[in-house]
Amino acid sequence: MPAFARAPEAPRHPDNAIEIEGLTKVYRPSAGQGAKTALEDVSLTIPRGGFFALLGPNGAGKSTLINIMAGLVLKTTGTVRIWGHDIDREDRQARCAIGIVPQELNLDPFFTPRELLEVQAGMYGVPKRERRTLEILDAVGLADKADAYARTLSGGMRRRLLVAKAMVHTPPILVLDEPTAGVDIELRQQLWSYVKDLNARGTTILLTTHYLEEAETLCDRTAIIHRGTVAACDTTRNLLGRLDCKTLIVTVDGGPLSDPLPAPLAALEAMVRGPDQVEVRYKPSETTVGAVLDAFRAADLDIRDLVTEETDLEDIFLQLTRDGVGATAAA
Ligand SMILES: Nc1ncnc2c1ncn2[C@@H]1O[C@H](COP(=O)(O)OP(=O)(O)OP(=O)(O)O)[C@@H](O)[C@H]1O
Repeated sequence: MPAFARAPEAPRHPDNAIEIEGLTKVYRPSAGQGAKTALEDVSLTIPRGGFFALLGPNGAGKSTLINIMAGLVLKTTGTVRIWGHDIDREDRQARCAIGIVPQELNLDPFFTPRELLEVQAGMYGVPKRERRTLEILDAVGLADKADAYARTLSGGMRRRLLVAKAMVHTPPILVLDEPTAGVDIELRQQLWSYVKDLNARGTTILLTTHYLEEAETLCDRTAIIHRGTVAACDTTRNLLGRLDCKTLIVTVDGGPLSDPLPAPLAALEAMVRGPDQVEVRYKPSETTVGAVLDAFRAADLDIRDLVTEETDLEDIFLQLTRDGVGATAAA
């Protein structure tokens, strides 16, 4: 098994991989711009071994949060503990516990993947005999490119090289900041299979992505950041269950349907969707599917087919990040 896919050897096993309490970041005024509050009283807990999604519209504060964890941006107030290490008091240990795959493909074009990983391992003080450069490159499918200049690698290869670089010191936490932006579907799936494998072997994953589907299928917990605050933080399943709205598309026999619809359906605010199709939106907290179907019977309509449209993370995201909504944190 390659070192890359091995469960990380952490000195301790805290319950939570990351603990953030009351984190605020105010950027100082500069170049005619006033002070900017990028994060305001953010509290988040990321359990050890989890696969955690951090979602938010552009400018929500995700990069600021990640850069504070990486030691690249200084926080204004609050505490951040990474693998139990406070970033103020144990910054070296905190930094060693985390590997960050940045958004930008910022690789030195004149280095080869082998050289890049060796330099990175040196920076983290990994002794030469403990380095597993080729094993890691193999795990990300780049062993045959070990000695090619980084500038000759495709975008997807560079992205995988960044993942490899973040893993040279075998951190127990891997943070991926928009890792699949601009990566084609095949490589994206390849990347996810590595990352899922890492997670299955114990690495905690924190992912920011614009692809809500990725968060929905990969992540067990999701936090939504909006204007520097936590708008929601819950298991992805609970978040999906939170939107109190379901849609039924019902096809009936013997159309075309009358418009307006018969009274029992009009009472449900059902809408005609086609010559023989009706759409009914209802709140599961107030109405049951049975009551909806009863309305069709009461209207003397025979149901031929019935489809439910499920709520997805995008619906939740849009609801929480719409202006004026979402400030009610459930973190
Ligand atoms: N160095 C800086 N100086 C001043 N303001 C900044 C600085 N960096 C970020 N900001 C501001 O802080 C806010 C949060 O930015 P941040 O980059 O953290 O958001 P983001 O959620 O990562 O967005 P994106 O998805 O576009 O990367 C934005 O309003 C941004 O303009």
